[in-house]
Amino acid sequence: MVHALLDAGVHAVVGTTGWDADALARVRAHASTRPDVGVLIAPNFALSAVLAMRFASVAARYFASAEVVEMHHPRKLDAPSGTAVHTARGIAEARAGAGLAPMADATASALPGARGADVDGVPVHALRLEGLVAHEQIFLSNPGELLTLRTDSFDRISFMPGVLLAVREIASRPGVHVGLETYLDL
Ligand SMILES: NC(=O)C1=CN([C@@H]2O[C@H](COP(=O)(O)OP(=O)(O)OC[C@H]3O[C@@H](n4cnc5c(N)ncnc54)[C@H](O)[C@@H]3O)[C@@H](O)[C@H]2O)C=CC1
Ligand SMILES: O=C(O)C1=N[C@H](C(=O)O)C[C@H](O)C1
Repeated sequence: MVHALLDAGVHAVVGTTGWDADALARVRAHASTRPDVGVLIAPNFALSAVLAMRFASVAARYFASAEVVEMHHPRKLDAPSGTAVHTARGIAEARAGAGLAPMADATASALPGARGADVDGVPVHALRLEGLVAHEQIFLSNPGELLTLRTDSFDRISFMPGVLLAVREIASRPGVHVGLETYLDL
């Protein structure tokens, strides 16, 4: 779909999650044929989530351990959430940039899934609970201290300001951008 929109010269604001690195690379390659067209792939349009991800990537370099827990409604098809994957990648990038060693974890035996999914070395855990909408907690710790960042979308109305920002701005932002934070002056 994004390839067809690019071919037609139509800017695309994408909120669907589940993008793997290959699919993203294919869109980037295809977009190079239409440098005048904008594509924004945003795993979360809620300001609280975008800021939580940003805060986590700023904080990550100062902490020995980091794990992400996302919590969603049980009708969600993909796990972990796109937001959690993007959060974990941001943390992993910050850790790599700071030259941090892999996180300590002495687990020697575990039931499958007990330590979550490994996203670039950051464990990500997915909960599916009736009554929830979209929620995430990011845990960052050192010996003797813990920073917890939490974002809650209690209603899907939380996504609308970000969607509106994206559709209003996209025509002036050619190229492929991942994450609404690329549109904010953070
Ligand atoms: N960027 C953001 O802020 C938000 C992103 N989403 C994402 O939007 C997508 C659709 O979610 P909903 O609106 O709850 O779906 P929905 O239950 O309203 O489904 C809409 C259609 O999309 C299909 N679909 C749902 N998840 C999909 C996936 N991962 N890959 C391919 N097809 C999928 C469904 O089968 C259905 O035909 C999901 O990827 C979800 O994570 C949802 C809410 C906010
Ligand atoms: O499926 C959802 O509901 C949501 N999906 C997105 C994701 O996978 O991160 C964004 C938000 O969490 C709601």
